[in-house]
Amino acid sequence: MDAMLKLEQLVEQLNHYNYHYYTLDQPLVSDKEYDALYDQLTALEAETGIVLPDSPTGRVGGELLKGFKPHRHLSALWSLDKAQNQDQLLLWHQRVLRLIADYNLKNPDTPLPSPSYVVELKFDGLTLNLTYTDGKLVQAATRGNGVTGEGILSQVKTIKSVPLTIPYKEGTIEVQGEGIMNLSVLAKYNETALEPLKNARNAAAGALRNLNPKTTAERKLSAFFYNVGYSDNVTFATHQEMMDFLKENRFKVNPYVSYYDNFEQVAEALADIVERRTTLDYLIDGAVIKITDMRTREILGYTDKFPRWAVAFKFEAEETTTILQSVVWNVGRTGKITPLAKVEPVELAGVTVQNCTLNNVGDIERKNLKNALGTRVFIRRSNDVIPEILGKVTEEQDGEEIEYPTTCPACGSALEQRGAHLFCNNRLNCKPQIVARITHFASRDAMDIETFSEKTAEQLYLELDVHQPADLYTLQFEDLIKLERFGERKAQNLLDALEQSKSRDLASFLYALGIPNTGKSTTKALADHFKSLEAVMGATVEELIALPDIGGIVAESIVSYFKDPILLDGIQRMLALGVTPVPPAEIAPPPTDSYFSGKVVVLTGTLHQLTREEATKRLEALGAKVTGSVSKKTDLVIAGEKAGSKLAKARELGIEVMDNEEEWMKLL
Ligand SMILES: NC(=O)c1ccc[n+]([C@@H]2O[C@H](COP(=O)([O-])OP(=O)(O)OC[C@H]3O[C@@H](n4cnc5c(N)ncnc54)[C@H](O)[C@@H]3O)[C@@H](O)[C@H]2O)c1
Ligand SMILES: [Zn+2]
Repeated sequence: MDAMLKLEQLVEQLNHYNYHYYTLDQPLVSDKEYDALYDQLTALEAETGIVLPDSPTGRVGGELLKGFKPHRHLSALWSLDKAQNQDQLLLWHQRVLRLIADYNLKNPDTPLPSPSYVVELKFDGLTLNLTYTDGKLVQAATRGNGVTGEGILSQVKTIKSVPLTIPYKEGTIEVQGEGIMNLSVLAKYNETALEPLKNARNAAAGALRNLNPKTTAERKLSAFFYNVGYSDNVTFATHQEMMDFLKENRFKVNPYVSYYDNFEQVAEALADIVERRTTLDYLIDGAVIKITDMRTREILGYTDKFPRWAVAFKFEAEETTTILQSVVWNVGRTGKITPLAKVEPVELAGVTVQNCTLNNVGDIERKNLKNALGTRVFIRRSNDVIPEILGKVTEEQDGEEIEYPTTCPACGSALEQRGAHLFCNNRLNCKPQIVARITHFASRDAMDIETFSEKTAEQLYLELDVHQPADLYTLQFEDLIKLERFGERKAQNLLDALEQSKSRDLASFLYALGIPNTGKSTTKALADHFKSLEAVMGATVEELIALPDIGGIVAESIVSYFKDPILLDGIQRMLALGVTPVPPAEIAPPPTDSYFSGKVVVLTGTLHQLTREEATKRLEALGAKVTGSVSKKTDLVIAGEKAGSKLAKARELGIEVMDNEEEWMKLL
């Protein structure tokens, strides 16, 4: 295509996206898709040497919204130069070193120090610029187009951590930070919201740019501050001094700010942040690396868009858009019917996504997805679970309707809607339910019946009428050997494993029952507190909610589970067949003769023979305490491949390090 035409198209499209993102806080595409187009435009501009007058590459931010009083920033607010990978980061660094070298050559009497770096998180929210005069908060503004922003003082005042007065009273200063919505706050808000918010960034930005400060207040926003952009009277020699000033003046600063003299360490710090990203209660889309020395900053200066002394290292996107193609309904082990969305395959964080969760019918309604088949939706990956659909890209656009089933897709029984969920109540004859229930019963953390698989459960259900876990304990050798792929050996092994499982500990037995809303930690708490199956079965809702970590829903689930005649009958039969869950006190304490017993251990880097979770489990079984961060209390750091700052810290503190996987595995 004609390059000029392509340039015009890209500029028009990006400006359209910018308007929706910055001005309306309703993005039409994910950042990932936006960034890809933006990169195309920058490349084409470099190739042709043409930059159209309205190109977004030459400007910061977006149009101001009418209704807010404009605020002219005392010094401009900038965008950030970006690096998408280590190579681009190195290019940035080389440029910095070259600029410093050039300066030092011309000014041999006043050379710049060799650079040191600060690494901060790049919060994904709305830029805030606060103006304080003589210690009083007099204005708060958005970044706007960098020169002028929108005055949002009343909105910002609803953020409880923003100080209304500060000890520093010498004239005017402007302090910059990011207004954010914590992810836990967003989740809580969405639990009851009529219109759930799709994303914490837009939720924060939309709330701060809402003309009604009451709406802002309802969103319970927070903020982190990271810069003094302007001051009449105070100057800083380094970033550290500036951060101290912010802290002394009671601004909320993020605990993760780290300083390095050497650029290799920066790369390690970045790896560490990537690892930590999913544990944070707020969105970050990268990290920011800045030169700490203020005089160097001044001399390196700015392009028309960003400072030369800082760069944003962008992480892999966790959000993108795709087309919702169809919905299939699966039956789970409690009879719950869950919708699974099939989407047009799309790359997200290095994997091809084809399936997304939709949770339940209530969720489909609340996210306004009932008429979304065939339309474009936002999807988000969190941790390692399958991605979630957040909502339609444009609410106006309707597609085909998602039809809810009225009968069970597996057994044809009529479904019952309880709350937001659909259930199949055919507990004794609905195959996927039974297979899943029995597989769960036999699984490792439950009754731990060796060699048992989903396939076994299916075979036993179809051919030997195993409809409930209790039926497992009536199996006979003669019946088992008739099954396909079951020799004498396998049949005997299964019977032996079943026999052994009869004396599993109480917590595992309770977990094996698969009580709805009740996971491993809850069943352990139940076993520890009540100490016998009879006591757990007789517990009342009041007694249950008195335990820490057990809420109303969980308590109700437990009580109604033990009231269900079918399930109760199953338990009684198991007991009659010799199953005797062992109370916690009778179980031996972890061994104390292992190398790891009693030690505080940190795992870092990539392990090869075990996942980190497995390694943690094994270490804990040997009496070690596994923690997440290295401190003076740490006894031992086990480092896998590409271990980063934790390893560095361990070495610095002189903590024992084991980095040979073969060797420490022998001690497990
Ligand atoms: N989806 C869309 O339609 C769409 C449209 C426009 C822009 N965008 C996204 O926005 C990005 C462009 O962003 P931009 O120019 O607004 O911001 P930027 O990525 O250039 O970053 C600058 C901003 O980072 C923030 N920040 C957070 N933590 C910081 C820290 N520790 N130090 C300094 N600054 C910090 C500040 O608010 C600052 O204004 C694009 O890469 C794209 O992902 C998306
Ligand atoms: Zn069914």
